[in-house]
Amino acid sequence: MKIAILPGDGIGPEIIAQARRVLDVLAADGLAFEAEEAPLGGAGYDAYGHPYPEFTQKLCREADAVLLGAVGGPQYDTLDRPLRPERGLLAIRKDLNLFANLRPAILYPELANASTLKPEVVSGLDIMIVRELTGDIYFGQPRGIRVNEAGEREGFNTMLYSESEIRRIAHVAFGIAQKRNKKLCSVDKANVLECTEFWKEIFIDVAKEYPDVELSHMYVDNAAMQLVRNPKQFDVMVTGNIFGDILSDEASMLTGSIGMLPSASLDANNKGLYEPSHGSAPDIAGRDLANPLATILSAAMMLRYTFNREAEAQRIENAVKTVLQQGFRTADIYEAGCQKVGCSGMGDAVVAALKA
Ligand SMILES: NC(=O)c1ccc[n+]([C@@H]2O[C@H](COP(=O)([O-])OP(=O)(O)OC[C@H]3O[C@@H](n4cnc5c(N)ncnc54)[C@H](O)[C@@H]3O)[C@@H](O)[C@H]2O)c1
Ligand SMILES: CC(C)[C@H](C(=O)O)[C@@H](O)C(=O)O
Ligand SMILES: [Mg+2]
Repeated sequence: MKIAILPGDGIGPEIIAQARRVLDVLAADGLAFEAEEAPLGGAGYDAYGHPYPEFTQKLCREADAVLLGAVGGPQYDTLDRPLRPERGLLAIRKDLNLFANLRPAILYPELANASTLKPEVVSGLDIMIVRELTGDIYFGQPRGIRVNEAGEREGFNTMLYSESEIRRIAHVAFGIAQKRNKKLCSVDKANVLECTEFWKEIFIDVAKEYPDVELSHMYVDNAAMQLVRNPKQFDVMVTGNIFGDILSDEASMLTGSIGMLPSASLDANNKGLYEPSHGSAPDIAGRDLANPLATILSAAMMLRYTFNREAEAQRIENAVKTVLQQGFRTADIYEAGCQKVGCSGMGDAVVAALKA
């Protein structure tokens, strides 16, 4: 098992350090893996002048899985667009063909009060958001900022999905729904955008191969509303790149904090990049405040999806459950009566729970 570890920027190195400690405990108990670090994003720009340096690219292409912290920071926001950290992240997703992004929004019962929604609305929540990750308006050409015929500047992007791109993410989503409660909701804006009208058409066609899965369709504006009105109506949601970006951040608050939401980005052979769904949180970076659980849970997803190590994945997830039961909370999920810990303190607690 070869793992490329990309700490990235902001809180990235802090949260990755805790995930590494967790993997080290498993290694001491016999899990054999090789891990090597490389810079991505702003760290890549600082070290090699590029957000996805060749060194990093080579390491990640050779690895079976990639564990990533987060990228980005205000100091990089004025760089030329191709040199910005976010471009490094998009580049690695495209380079490794990681088209299927799984973002599970699960509420741990202990965090029912950490959510800004009423406990009865979110208790028992378990949604899988499947986000297409290498197409859509994120990658469609043409794109840019230009001067139009009237001499005015304008910005433009292209929302685009090919049939094969839609079919392959549809098969992933139906496959996941089959293993869960067999309910798949495809989110689109087919009432306005041809691109997603086409998406819907292809989903209806692929559904014929999965007669046991109940496929429904919802417009994205309604889906955003339904996610806070009655999120438990959803089992698996599938959508394109941009809608999935937005809806998964929204769903993260159902789980108490964006610091709780892990993710897997998979290619067709289950090679994967695993990262928390949140960003580099520059506002709290370097202060031992970040919640490392989304990253630790991403490492669990890595063991499950790429390495087929279900037992070890569950061991990590159970350790996270234990520390929440024990009352350990980082600031983002803190409530009165609990024990406030920092990023490394949360790592200590998870390591202790793993060893117990
Ligand atoms: N996958 C990624 O690497 C990724 C994802 C999103 C944003 N970004 C980048 O991150 C930078 C900041 O973006 P943003 O502020 O919009 O989003 P963000 O997710 O970094 O932060 C949003 C808010 O959530 C908080 N937060 C995020 N993660 C947390 C954690 N683990 N524990 C506690 N609190 C946490 C932050 O402090 C902030 O208040 C930007 O440069 C953006 O492009 C990167
Ligand atoms: C940083 C950015 C490029 C990225 C995205 O939009 O995909 C992030 O928001 C995410 O959700 O992983
Ligand atoms: Mg996002």
